[in-house]
Amino acid sequence: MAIQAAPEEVQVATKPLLQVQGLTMSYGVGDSENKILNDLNLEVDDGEFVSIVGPSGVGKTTLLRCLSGLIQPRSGTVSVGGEVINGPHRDLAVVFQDYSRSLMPWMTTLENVAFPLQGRGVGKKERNETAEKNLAAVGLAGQGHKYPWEMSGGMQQRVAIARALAYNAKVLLMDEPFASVDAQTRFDLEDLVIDLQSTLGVTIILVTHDIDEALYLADKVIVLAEKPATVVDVIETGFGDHRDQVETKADPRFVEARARILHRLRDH
Ligand SMILES: Nc1ncnc2c1ncn2[C@@H]1O[C@H](COP(=O)(O)OP(=O)(O)OP(=O)(O)O)[C@@H](O)[C@H]1O
Repeated sequence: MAIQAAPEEVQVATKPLLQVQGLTMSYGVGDSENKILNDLNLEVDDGEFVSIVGPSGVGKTTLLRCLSGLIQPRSGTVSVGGEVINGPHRDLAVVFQDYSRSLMPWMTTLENVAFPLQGRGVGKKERNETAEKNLAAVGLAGQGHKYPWEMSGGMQQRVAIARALAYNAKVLLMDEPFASVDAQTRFDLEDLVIDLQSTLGVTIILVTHDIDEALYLADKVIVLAEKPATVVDVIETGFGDHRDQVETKADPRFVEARARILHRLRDH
């Protein structure tokens, strides 16, 4: 009897969802040119959580602004789903650090979350339903009638996250989103974002100067250093889906990765 050979496994290469190629960015021109980012190359897969860390002033926010299409790089490209972006894009939503300036105080929470959908031509009933659903997803079910100034800082940042989610973007870009809240609220918001990412499968890129936060949240940590900034290390965390504020941070892999990042930053 002839023995049949097992069919060879076919490896299908999947393309990254977000790709940065040769990105260079400066502020100013001529003699006053200040080069911030130098020839950055990054890849982020669909559903991945990527943290970007680096010292203050290295250019983290500048990079995130380039990724969101809010500013144009001097050279290089950012593409999402293979499409090169040259301005704000429907697949990219941003959550900023300063929730008090990003929410509109004269609108209720529900109106704040629903508002951006108006620009997409979504009808009022669907806008409100989407806003309710996303407020519930961030633990604010039934709170839509409140104004932002009636809520705590942590609750306002949840509203800002709900608004970004309501956009139904593929990639959530977060710039130091938890830097303005107290330590316990920060942990709660970190765990909320982990839950959202695993339930909704959204891809997240988070900028932070907090190394523990970067490691705790991410599948991959990108370390920026030098002037102009370049990628000096990329660390795959390998912690899996389950994270715990105490256990994960005591995991030897966490401790080792933290030391590695600190060394990288000290050596540059
Ligand atoms: N609009 C701008 N015009 C000119 N220079 C700018 C502008 N925005 C930022 N810079 C400069 O670019 C450099 C990088 O700033 P950026 O905010 O990107 O760094 P960062 O790593 O996010 O810093 P931090 O961690 O302190 O928020 C800084 O020297 C800053 O002064």
